[in-house]
Amino acid sequence: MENILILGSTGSIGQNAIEIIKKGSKYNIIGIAFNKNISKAIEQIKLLKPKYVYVAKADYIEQLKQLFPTIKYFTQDALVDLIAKSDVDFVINAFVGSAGILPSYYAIYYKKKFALANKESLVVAGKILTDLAKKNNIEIIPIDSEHSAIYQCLDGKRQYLNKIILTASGGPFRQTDKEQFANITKEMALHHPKWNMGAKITIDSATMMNKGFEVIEAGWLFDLESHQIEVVVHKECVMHSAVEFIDGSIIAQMALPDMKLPIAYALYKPHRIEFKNKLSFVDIGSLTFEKPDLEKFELLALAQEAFRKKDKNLGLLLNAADEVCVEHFLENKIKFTDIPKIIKQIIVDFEDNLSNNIFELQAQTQMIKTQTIKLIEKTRGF
Ligand SMILES: NC(=O)C1=CN([C@@H]2O[C@H](COP(=O)(O)OP(=O)(O)OC[C@H]3O[C@@H](n4cnc5c(N)ncnc54)[C@H](OP(=O)(O)O)[C@@H]3O)[C@@H](O)[C@H]2O)C=CC1
Ligand SMILES: CC(=O)[C@@H](O)[C@H](O)COP(=O)(O)O
Ligand SMILES: [Mn+2]
Repeated sequence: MENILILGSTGSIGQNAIEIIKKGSKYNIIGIAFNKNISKAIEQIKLLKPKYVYVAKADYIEQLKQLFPTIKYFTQDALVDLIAKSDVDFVINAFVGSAGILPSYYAIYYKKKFALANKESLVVAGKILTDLAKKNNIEIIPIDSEHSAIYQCLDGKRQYLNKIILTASGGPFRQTDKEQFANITKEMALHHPKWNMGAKITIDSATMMNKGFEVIEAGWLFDLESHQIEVVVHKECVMHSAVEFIDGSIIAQMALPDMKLPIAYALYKPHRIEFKNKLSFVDIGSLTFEKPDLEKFELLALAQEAFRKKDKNLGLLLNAADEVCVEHFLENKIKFTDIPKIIKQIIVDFEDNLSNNIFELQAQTQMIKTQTIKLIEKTRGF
């Protein structure tokens, strides 16, 4: 049995991962990590009896100690000690946002088997993480559905790759006129047409920032140039992405939209786990593909541009500003249309002088988040 640590156990990916792991006998869940969802965490501790628990909000530790005194607890700066533990074999990083960046670094640094859902890690620190992974001979196993699809399609054939075809649902506003975007509420944006996910990634899908992040994520994971990444809107969400080889052959990975499949593949590859519900071509009838509207979804265009200039590491700015904007949008403090305006302004203001040291990148992320909050307060939205 391998001992696995689940970062983000209380979230959408974390809960799916636990469900899959509990059905098999390959992994023992040695540790869980979460932010503040104490009731879900208590439920998980009772079920899983982990040896280690990390809580970002330290105030909850006393409450947990009363209930489960034999567990070893960790908070904030001690997350590194938990990841480094010699009895942690495998780490799943399903934290959301910039909280996931350093944990990815530590998992690779301490040579753990490593499956990554937290795309923000690669958006902000793609070069550092992929360089370190190469140096330490660690594979970053993708959980994100598109990247898992590409990983499954490549399977030993990377040298023949011409380009990847990264599919996008188009989000809930694929057919909405841009003039209507100012009226979009958080309830509308939280309604993804095909995927049931955490709030932050759901809003990112609505602005198509998610697809922009995925361009950068794919670029680093599969060592691609920007011209090798084509984004195609595929509203049915059954082709999770495809690869085109130099001879023109295209291989796609297809399945019903359910994150359990890419999570299971990351945990059990090359074996496959049986899932009851299967995709039927006849039931679907037809598949559609269209170009993304880059004028309407300017954050996708901005992220593509950021990856074209990848040496400047604009991903850090995109990610930090987006994280703050999404939080403010979810609190009804800014409008949907303010999100791209604010992010674009942050890029103009802070384009230069980004570091390539992981701890400095983390500090710069905090700085940009603070500056984004100040910009929002100054303008009260635009
Ligand atoms: N959901 C999906 O289907 C997909 C998700 N992803 C990526 O996976 C990652 C997780 O997404 P998802 O599961 O949807 O997100 P959720 O919001 O559902 O879950 C996030 C998890 O991270 C924890 N967390 C949040 N902030 C912190 C913090 N500061 N420190 C420590 N833990 C924290 C949360 O704890 P708590 O519950 O206590 O707040 C929760 O366990 C994201 O990067 C997302 O982009 C990628 C593809 C698909
Ligand atoms: C399930 C998953 O991987 C998400 O990233 C999903 O792809 C979001 O969908 P869109 O960003 O394509 O709307
Ligand atoms: Mn995805």
